[in-house]
Amino acid sequence: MVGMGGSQRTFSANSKDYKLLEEIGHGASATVYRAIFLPTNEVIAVKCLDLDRCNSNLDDIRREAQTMSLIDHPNVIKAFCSFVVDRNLWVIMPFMAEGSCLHLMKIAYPDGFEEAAIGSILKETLKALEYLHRQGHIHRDVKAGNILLDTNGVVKLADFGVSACMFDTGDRQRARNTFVGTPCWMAPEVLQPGSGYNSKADIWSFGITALELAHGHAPFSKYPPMKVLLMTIQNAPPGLDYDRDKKFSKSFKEMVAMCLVKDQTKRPTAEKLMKHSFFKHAKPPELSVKKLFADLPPLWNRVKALQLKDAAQLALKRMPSGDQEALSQSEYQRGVSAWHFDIEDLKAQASMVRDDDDMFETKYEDESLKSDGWDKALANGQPRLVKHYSTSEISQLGSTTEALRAESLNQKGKSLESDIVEAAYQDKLWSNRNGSSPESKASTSENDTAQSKAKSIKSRQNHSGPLMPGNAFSHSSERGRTSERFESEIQPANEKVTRKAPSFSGPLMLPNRASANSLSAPSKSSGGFRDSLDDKTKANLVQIKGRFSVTSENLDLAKHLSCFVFLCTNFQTSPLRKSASVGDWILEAKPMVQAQKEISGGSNLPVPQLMTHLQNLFQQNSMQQICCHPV
Ligand SMILES: Nc1ncnc2c1ncn2[C@@H]1O[C@H](COP(=O)(O)OP(=O)(O)OP(=O)(O)O)[C@@H](O)[C@H]1O
Repeated sequence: MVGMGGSQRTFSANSKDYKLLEEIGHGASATVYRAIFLPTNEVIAVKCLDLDRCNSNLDDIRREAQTMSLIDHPNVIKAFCSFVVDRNLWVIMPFMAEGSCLHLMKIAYPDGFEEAAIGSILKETLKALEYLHRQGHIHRDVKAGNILLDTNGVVKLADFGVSACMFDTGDRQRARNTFVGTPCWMAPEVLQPGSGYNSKADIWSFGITALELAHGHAPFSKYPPMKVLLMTIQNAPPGLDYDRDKKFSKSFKEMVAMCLVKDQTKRPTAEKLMKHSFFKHAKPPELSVKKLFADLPPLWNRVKALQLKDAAQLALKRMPSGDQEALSQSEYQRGVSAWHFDIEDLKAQASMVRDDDDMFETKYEDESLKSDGWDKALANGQPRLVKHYSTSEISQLGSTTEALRAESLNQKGKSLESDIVEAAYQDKLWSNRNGSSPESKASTSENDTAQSKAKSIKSRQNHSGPLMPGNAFSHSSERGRTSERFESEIQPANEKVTRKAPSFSGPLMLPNRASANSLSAPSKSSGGFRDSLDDKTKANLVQIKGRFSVTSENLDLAKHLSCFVFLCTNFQTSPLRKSASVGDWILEAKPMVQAQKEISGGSNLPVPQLMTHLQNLFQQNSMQQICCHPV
């Protein structure tokens, strides 16, 4: 038996001592189980990280385990111990019975929590950050999915240490030139080559998390990762809107605005932020957080319900086209009104422009079917980002953009271009919709993609042992059984269960030395995304990481980036008239020099450098395809 980090509890590093029960979570490279530590009958959580899909070697992991052992704070999840079981790292940690805030929102609060609960959750999270920063650590992945809750309302920040070590070299200094994170939550400076970042990057992510808790999703979460990166660099920082977010206090809005300042030097430290009035008035979590899950079924049943819901949605996407057509008609109306289109205006425009339905597969999809569009592209063996639009939407854009987009869509393997053109295309659509911003529309999205069942863990164990200071790798045993998984009757999900906007919240690795290796890693499933890949795409599949995948067809695409980033930016910055055709776009397109200046937007980075960096980013990570949101 071994303990860790001064904990009173002791746990063994022998997998035979653990009985894995239900799956309670699924991340980019890990599956988390509720489990029992058999010698004491204690319920714990076991995070099983797939080492084949991580970039660190065992030395790095061991070093990181050492760091983790020194962490001791009531608001930071601590690993009791960790050890290798075959090609998996098992991390033994406390079971947080209510799961993550993300889970909770997905199952019962799709539009976010009320302010009192948010205040408590954020305050506890900020305590964790204050502690970590004081210790010289940067968390680097602050988000609702990493804020865990237990039945008493206790809030803990998870994923420190293990995730960091798994995705970088374990060397903190070097790690500062790399970043693991999730696009929507990543600070602008993290995306800038050579600018360096520090703990203030966590403060930005903290601000994004505040918005996530307030709305049920992070800003920009409906967009593909590449677009999120560009938006983070170019756009004004997101925030709570004084009109749309009337229900929230001025103090909350101010606090968020303080975090989401692009200039990292102007962001407060965690310590300073804690003094903000918003946190002074925050209620104890046992009062405001505990009641959030009062009427909900047990965590594992919620997870199962979400998985079933996602599977059902996947089945819906595969229904006969006639049925889909009928559905589309009604959803069309819904989608349009939800997005505040002027439908008559669009129809009028559509009637004046050649209908290119065939060319563009312009079947309208509502929010819930958009993911179908993405999947369909993959199912056709075309690993790229594709979305279908209504006839009106297509027509509205005019022939030149259509041609550009069509070329992009029809050139097999040109996924990067498709992404960028798609980004530009979406921007154009957004811009044409009553002038409202993409971000404000993001909140109307209700989309969910399929969630896969947990992948099984290999039972072969030829390389196992504890990863703790002073412990030798010695244990080799069969993995705990999962016989009790899903045994319990699945209770109907809470009535409030609704679909939620997709969140492209998989980790994104910016250049690090190991990421190139990951391209040759064996293909692994980590989400329902794989279900939507046909054989052809699977054959090209190099790697799936969370919601992102890499296929061999993507690998030589970065060279095309510059011109499409230019196009994208040019589209984004071109003035639009309400009924603009693409002819207008072209006429109004800005000269390249001007557009290039604009490309760097809020960033002070010279355009060529930004281009190069983004190219590197894509070369390192290859194309990141949209996949499923983890349950
Ligand atoms: N100790 C725990 N107790 C209860 N649930 C947990 C625990 N640890 C993780 N989970 C659940 O499992 C999910 C996945 O955990 P993991 O740490 O791999 O996720 P993640 O950080 O979202 O993944 P990634 O950032 O790699 O996509 C969490 O979002 C949470 O819902």
